[in-house]
Amino acid sequence: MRQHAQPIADSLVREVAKPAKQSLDEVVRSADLIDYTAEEGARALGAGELLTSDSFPGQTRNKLCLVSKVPLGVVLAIPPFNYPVNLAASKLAPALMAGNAVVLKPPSQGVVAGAHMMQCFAKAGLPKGLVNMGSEIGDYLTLHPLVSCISFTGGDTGIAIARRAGMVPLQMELGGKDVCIVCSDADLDLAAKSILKGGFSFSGQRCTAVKLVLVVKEVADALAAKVAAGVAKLTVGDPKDDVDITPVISDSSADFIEGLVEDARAKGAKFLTPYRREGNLIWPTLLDHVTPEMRIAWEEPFGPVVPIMRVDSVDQAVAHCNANNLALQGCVFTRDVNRAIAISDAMETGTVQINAAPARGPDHFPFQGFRDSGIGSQGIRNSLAMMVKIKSTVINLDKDSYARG
Ligand SMILES: NC(=O)C1=CN([C@@H]2O[C@H](COP(=O)(O)OP(=O)(O)OC[C@H]3O[C@@H](n4cnc5c(N)ncnc54)[C@H](OP(=O)(O)O)[C@@H]3O)[C@@H](O)[C@H]2O)C=CC1
Ligand SMILES: O=C(O)[C@H](O)COP(=O)(O)O
Repeated sequence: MRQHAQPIADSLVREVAKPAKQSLDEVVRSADLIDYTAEEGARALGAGELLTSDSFPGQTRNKLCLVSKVPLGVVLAIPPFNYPVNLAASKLAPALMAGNAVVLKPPSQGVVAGAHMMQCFAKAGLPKGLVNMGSEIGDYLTLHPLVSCISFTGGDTGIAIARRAGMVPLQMELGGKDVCIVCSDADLDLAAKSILKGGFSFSGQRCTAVKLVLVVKEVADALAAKVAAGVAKLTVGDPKDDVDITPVISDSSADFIEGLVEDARAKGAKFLTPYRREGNLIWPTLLDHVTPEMRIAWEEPFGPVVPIMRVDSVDQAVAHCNANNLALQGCVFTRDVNRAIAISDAMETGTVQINAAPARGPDHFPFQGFRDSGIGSQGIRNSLAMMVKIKSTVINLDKDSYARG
């Protein structure tokens, strides 16, 4: 993949309008992820367990239990459009390392990049038929009797798939409404910089994008001014030119984003930057004085729009965060580590970042969503662990054994 990084990255630029440098980064990150998974898998999957029976009350010493890990069978990998390569690799690598075969259902937008990646697997000498790419969606793949695990990243479709899936292990990474809580003692320059990067990179089309800023009133004016100054400097246009803001994935996505923006306008939000759209290119939009009555206080735009809601207290911010069914990540900015941990404990989200924007990486960190944001946990080690089943082989001896586990 490293040798063929440029054509794969070029496909990402053309298919999903990812800026050129980020596209190349996605490919390199994926190659690194595969390397790491191979190393981690060699160790994590290379050791089992031996249990002896007399550790349990009332048992004698005549049973030894060999606990091993066996492949599940066929892993169905379904990545979304925003990381067609990386979120395919993060499913494929652990599945293969754990001894499974894989069916990859690439996103329709991102399929060419996915096909290029598959070419790399073929060129690397993977046995034919071990990794397959298919485009049939709906019930055919997700309910296929030979599929023994579904690893899915995407939107609400994942909830429907999970409800119907039956007896197969699921790894679901779904939407997010990642909040950014800014306390009165926060480093406002750091918070503003993180909101800018977290909210607008890849035009906000990341499940980990900052999707709502909850700032206490004392510092709200200062923070809003700093973020607005940064937004004014963002460049907008063609992904080939490596600008900050590029067209969102589709016209229908742009229509949805516009619906959220117009709802906020009608309900009194203050626009710190003018709203502008040409086709599916939306200029970065910063909204202030957002209220809980507005849809954008709850729904994820998946576009370059960051809403700011001013709160009376951090408790109010945490309550808003926890009232949303989307619970992927969140972040908190404060200089007080005790306060940061208390807020993190109170936030019911899969990950809380302290003094940085939400992010999935580094890719070996566990990554999971609570409630409607997911089932199971990703991250290299967790993915390896979920893509095997545990098998016990119990040796019943005719004499007691003094072996220890
Ligand atoms: N938590 C996370 O890690 C992430 C979450 N997301 C969330 O995903 C959404 C946007 O991504 P998007 O790609 O549009 O999400 P979708 O849920 O629309 O699609 C995700 C994948 O599922 C496929 N798919 C669609 N319908 C079915 C079906 N019935 N059976 C099987 N597969 C199906 C899609 O294929 P096709 O393209 O052909 O429709 C695509 O490959 C946002 O809500 C975002 O928050 C996105 C990225 C990461
Ligand atoms: O699919 C997504 O949007 C992610 O899993 C986010 O990954 P990132 O934090 O590395 O952008």
